Amino acid sequence: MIEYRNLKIAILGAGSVGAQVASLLLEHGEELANRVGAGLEVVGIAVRDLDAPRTAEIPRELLATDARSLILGADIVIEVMGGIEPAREYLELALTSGADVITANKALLATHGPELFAIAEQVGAQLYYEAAVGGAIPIIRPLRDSLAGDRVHRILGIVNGTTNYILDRMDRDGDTLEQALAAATELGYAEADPTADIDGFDAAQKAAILASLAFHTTVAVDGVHREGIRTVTRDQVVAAQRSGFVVKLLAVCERLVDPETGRDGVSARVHPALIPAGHPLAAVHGANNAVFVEAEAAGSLMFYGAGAGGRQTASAVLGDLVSAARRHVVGGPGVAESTHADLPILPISSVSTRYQITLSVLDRPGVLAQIATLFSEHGVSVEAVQQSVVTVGGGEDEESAGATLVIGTHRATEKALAATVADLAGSPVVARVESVLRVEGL
Ligand SMILES: NC(=O)C1=CN([C@@H]2O[C@H](COP(=O)(O)OP(=O)(O)OC[C@H]3O[C@@H](n4cnc5c(N)ncnc54)[C@H](O)[C@@H]3O)[C@@H](O)[C@H]2O)C=CC1
Ligand SMILES: N[C@@H](CC=O)C(=O)O
Ligand code: NA
Repeated sequence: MIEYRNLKIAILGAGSVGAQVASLLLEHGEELANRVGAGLEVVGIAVRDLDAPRTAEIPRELLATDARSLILGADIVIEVMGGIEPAREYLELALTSGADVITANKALLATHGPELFAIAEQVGAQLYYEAAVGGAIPIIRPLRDSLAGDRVHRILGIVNGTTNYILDRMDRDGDTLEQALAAATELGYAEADPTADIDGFDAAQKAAILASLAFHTTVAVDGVHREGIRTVTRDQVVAAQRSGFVVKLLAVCERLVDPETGRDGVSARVHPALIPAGHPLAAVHGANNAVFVEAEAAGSLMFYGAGAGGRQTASAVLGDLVSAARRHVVGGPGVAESTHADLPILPISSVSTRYQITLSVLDRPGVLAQIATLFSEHGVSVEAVQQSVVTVGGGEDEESAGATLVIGTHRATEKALAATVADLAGSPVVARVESVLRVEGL
C-alpha cells in the first residue's frame, strides 16, 4: 500500500446529503486517495444532535457538535448543512483559515456567493459547488472549465425535481396540481412546506448561479424574475398536449441586447413555459433535472440526470473533494471565479420570447379582426390561430356559446405582450383571458 500524507476533511451536517458523503468517503477512501495522491482523513462531522437517526451508518466517534474547532483543524471543509447562518459564517471561517471549501448550498451561494468568492480569491483558496445546481449532474464544472473558451448564449434548465415531478404527473397521469403535489410529498420529493419548490425560489437560486457562471457576471437571486407553478391548471396541460407542447418549469438564462439601450446584458427568469414535445427537455420525466446549454461554437448541449437525492448529490460533492484535494497536492492559489464581465442584468420587460395566449371570445363576425388589430397595435405579430366553437343545447336547439381562440405569437418583448394582454382583458369581444404562457425551445 502506498503511504500518502493525509489531508484533513471536516464535514458540516449529516442529513440526507452529509450522511451519504461521509459513508461513501469512508467506504471508498483508499480508492479516492489513489486518485488524488493524498490520504483523505475525515477528522469529524459536525452535527446538532449526536443521537439523531441517519440515512447511513457513521462511526459515532467522528460526530462532533463543535463545528468551529473542526473547521480550524481542516484542509478541506464540506458544508452540507444548508441554510444561510451559521453556514455563511462557517464558510468564511474556513476560507480565512486557509481551507478549501465545498458546498451544496444554493441558497447561500445565490445570496452571499460574491462575498464568499471574493474572500476565496483574496486568500488564494477555492470554493467548489457542483452539488448546488442539478445535484449529481455535472454542470458547474462544464460551464466553469469545459465551456470557458466558448461564449454561452442561452441556458434552458429544468432545475427543480419536485416541480418537474408534479408537472409530469399532470401531463402523463392526468393529475391535478393538488393530487400531484400530494404524491410528491408522499414520495419525499416535496418538503412539508413546498413553497421553495412550488413558487420557484429553489429554481431561481439555481438560475442565479448558472447565469453568473455562464455569463461571467454577478447575478443575484433578486435579479431573477420568478413565477412558480401554483397557477398551472390541468386544462392548460391538456391544451398544451393538443397543440404539441408540454408545460415545464424552466430556468431561462440569456445573454441578449437591451432593446432600450442597444447594449449587451443578461437576463435570468424562472416560470412555467411550453416546450415543443420533440425538444430534448420535453423528455425529462419524474424528478429528473436537465440543463440545455446553447453556446456559440459548441452548439447545443444537454446535461441530464438526478437533480436531487442524498446519495446522488453526494457524488457531486465527492467529485469536488477530489478536485480540491488534487489542488492541495499540486499547490498554488485557487482559480478566481471569472465574474468580471459586469454585464447589466436586464428587467423582464426587455426579454423577447414567443407566447401562447388562450382567450374565450364572443362568436360573432368581426371578432377575429378586432383581436388581430389589437395585437398589431402593440407590434406583436401573430403566428397561428386555432379556433374552437363552444356550443350549448343539442340537435336543432344547438347554438354557439362563444369560441376559444389559441393564439401563438412570433417573438415579442414582455413589455409589448403585457400591454397586449391588458387590452385583450379590457376588450368587449373577449369574455376571458384564459391563459398566457411563454413558449421556449422553438
Ligand atoms: N437533498 C438533496 O437532494 C439536495 C440537497 N442540496 C443541498 O445540500 C444541503 C444539505 O441538504 P440535505 O442534506 O438535504 O438537508 P438535511 O436537512 O437533510 O440535512 C442538513 C443537516 O445539517 C444539520 N445542521 C443544520 N445546521 C447545523 C449546524 N449549525 N451544525 C451542525 N449541523 C447542522 C441538520 O441537523 C441536518 O441533519 C442543502 O444546502 C441543500 O440545499 C443540494 C442538492 C440536492
Ligand atoms: N428541492 C430540490 C432539491 C434539490 O436541489 C428539488 O426538488 O429539485
Ligand atoms: Na451538479
